[in-house]
Amino acid sequence: MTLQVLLIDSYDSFTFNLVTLFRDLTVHPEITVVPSAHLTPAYVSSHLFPALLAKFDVIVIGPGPGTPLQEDSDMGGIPHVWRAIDKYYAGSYRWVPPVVFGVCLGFQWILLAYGHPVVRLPRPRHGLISVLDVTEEGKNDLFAGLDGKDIECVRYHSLHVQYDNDFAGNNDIVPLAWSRDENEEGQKVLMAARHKTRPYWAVQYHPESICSKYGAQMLENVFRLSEEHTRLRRQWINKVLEQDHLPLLKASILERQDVLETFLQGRQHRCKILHKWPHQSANRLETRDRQADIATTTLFQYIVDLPENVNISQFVTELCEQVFEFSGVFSLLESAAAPGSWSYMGFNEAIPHRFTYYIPDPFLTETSTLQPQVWTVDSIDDVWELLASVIDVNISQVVQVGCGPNNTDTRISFDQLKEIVRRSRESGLDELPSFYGGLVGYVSYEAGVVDGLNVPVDHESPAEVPDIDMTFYTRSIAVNHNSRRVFIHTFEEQNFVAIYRSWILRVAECIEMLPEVRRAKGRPAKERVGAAIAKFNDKKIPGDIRLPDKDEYLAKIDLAKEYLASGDSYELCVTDQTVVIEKGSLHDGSGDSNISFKEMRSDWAFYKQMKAMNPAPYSCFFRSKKSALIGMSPERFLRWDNNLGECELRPIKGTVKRTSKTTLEEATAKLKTPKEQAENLMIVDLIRHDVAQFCENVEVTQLMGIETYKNVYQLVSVIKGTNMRPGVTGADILRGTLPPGSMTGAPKKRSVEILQELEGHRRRGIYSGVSGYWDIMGHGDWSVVIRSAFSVGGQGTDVERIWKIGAGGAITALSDREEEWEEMKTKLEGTLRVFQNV
Ligand SMILES: C=C(O[C@@H]1C=C(C(=O)O)C=C[C@H]1O)C(=O)O
Ligand SMILES: NC(=O)CC[C@H](N)C(=O)O
Repeated sequence: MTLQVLLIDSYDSFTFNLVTLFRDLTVHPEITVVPSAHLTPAYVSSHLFPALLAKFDVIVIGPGPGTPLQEDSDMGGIPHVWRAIDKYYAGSYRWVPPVVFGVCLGFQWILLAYGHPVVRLPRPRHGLISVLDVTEEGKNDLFAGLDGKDIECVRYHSLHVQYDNDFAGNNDIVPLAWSRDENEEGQKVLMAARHKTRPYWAVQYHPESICSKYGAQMLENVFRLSEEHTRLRRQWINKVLEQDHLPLLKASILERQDVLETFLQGRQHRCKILHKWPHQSANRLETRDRQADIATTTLFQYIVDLPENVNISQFVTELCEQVFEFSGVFSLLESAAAPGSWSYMGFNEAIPHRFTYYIPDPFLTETSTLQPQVWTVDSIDDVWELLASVIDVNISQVVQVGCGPNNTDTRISFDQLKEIVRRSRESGLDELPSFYGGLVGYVSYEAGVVDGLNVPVDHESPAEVPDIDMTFYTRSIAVNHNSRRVFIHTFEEQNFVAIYRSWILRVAECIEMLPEVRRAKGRPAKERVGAAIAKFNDKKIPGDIRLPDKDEYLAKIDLAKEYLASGDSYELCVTDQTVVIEKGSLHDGSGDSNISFKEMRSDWAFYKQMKAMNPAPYSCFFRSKKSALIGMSPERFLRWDNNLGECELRPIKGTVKRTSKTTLEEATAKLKTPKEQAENLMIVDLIRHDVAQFCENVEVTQLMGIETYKNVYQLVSVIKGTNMRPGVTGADILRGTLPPGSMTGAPKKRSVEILQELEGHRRRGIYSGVSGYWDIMGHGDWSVVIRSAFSVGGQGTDVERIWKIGAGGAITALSDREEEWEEMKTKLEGTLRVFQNV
């Protein structure tokens, strides 16, 4: 019979790594995760509880923020469960309770329960590695078979158990391992222990961390050592069920089994615990009726090969400017630096088809005509459902323009194209686009806080920009920087085929005319085209800059450190925002509700300057009537491919300023320090946990690689999720993993709550959110909105337009306040310089 494990989750950001570690053991247990708050006293004292204890062979008390000394606020239902289990040992009948295994907070809880004091470490150890000194008892117990090995373990704790061998009480605890290195007070710290007679084990470190060694072997030992106990226990339960000598207990095990199932419903799968996902919305939204255009939609594709020596960056710029002339406002997602290799542009005719949503409004606005359409939504679930229905375009055929003999068109089905793309990507080739049209936009930080984490936002001021803002593009251009191949796409109803076909041919013609293409082909530029492009070389108007207040920032760091010392957080990404007030008339007087040429041009000039000064792989340019986002992010948040069932995340943590004097060796030396590595490791473990909720397999394909950008060196890790669970899509992963862990710290939920307090309950808005695309073929790619400026307002004439530039950095126990201030300024400067250099 499969072994059953119940993992009590204290809202840690590493829980699902622990689940994966258990899942992959040779015993292959079935794991159920229950948030600690669900185990209420009423539940534990009910008849249901014996059924729970009968069902599970092992109870894992997981890690988490806070302290076991604050039972009420930090331990949820753990104390009630613990006492109920313990009661059976003291009881008159011989109940055989489950095995208990504690991790970190769980370890501290168990040892505290036996009278060992839990106190603060002189200095917290977060994301730091220690080698274990295994005791003689430990060698035959939890660490059997590991003798002579360096058992490296990752630690995430601020508190520790002050174990005293000469403990005055009745010492039932046997130390199994200590940290080999001593803490600042010259003590070794207790890292693993067991109960003298009962099947209770616990570890202070995190065996599930990517940098911990032999975690699986240690857990195999737990199952091996408790095998006999579990056998007897099961025998005993069967006896209770067969005979009638404990009628009450028998009744509660049997009769309450159904109630237990209801209680656990949705949380117990074979290692597929989606306790927050997928969201089941009871009141489904009236489905957005796209049937009209579904049956008759054609996707056109046209391919242009650029000459060898074309400068792609210049090409992308000129192409945007030229196509804007006849296609209007566009969005651009550009790979302006390595490792990015694609740029995507989305175009629409005069009126963009745009979806905007403000939390917690009961409606979503769709602007596709001058008269906006308003959709009623019960919750944010409905917003995502609606967006998914927009993306679900049923394309009847794909026309590859001019791809046949003598430039004739060829036709394939959409499924055929999808299969070609899938195969190409499966074989690791990056030759075909990932964006064929679809939604492009952003999701704010607060949307992630409310939706992904279920933490309410309590800001006093209303949102300045929508929390979700996405435009649906039916016309797009994809540029492959490596092969210099350009893919032009458009899809629309059959009725308009002639128009749309002509759009792609017009773009193709326009490409041939671009000065950069003509230069690369050794031909002189066309004067008319050059003049049109010159119009864009507008200079920015200088603005008033209001930098964050240094003392305030330092005070935030100090307070953050206090939360790190108390065990409430392991890492906190503290941020602030710089405000730039841009003066001057932006409106060209055309008076309509669309974005004027002048507004567009002004911000585009700004984008170009920013790209020249600080090019980044995930650059973006979005302009809507009310807001603009101009970003130079080096950080991919999430890329997905539904057809392959895969996703990839590239969190960055660890920053070193780059000047003309710094060498890569110097930067590497700084980034290889325990401080920077710990920062990155914590986020890698957090992201692994996030992804493990949606994908069967999670792999770290790059651990702390160093990447060089114009102004900074960064420590970057890559986490890949494969085998998305049945029913999961990339958009589900996006929703479920926001806000980006690199912008919160760990554990995410508690850290976000702390950050709200530290940052004065001010909104981060688009900053710390994500921007990117969600395409019609099942791909998506989103970057973290950092090193970016976003504007709010901007309507009317002679207005003051406000730009906001967020910047911050991860604070850990090892952070130095002055250095952190400098790091924040370094990140800010790359973006701010554009406003200063005008
Ligand atoms: C907070 C920012 O950046 C984040 C913090 C980093 C760090 O602490 O090293 C690195 C990349 C980002 O995840 C920012 O750029 O504003
Ligand atoms: N990772 C954990 O479970 C941490 C436990 C506790 N909050 C501490 O900091 O010591």
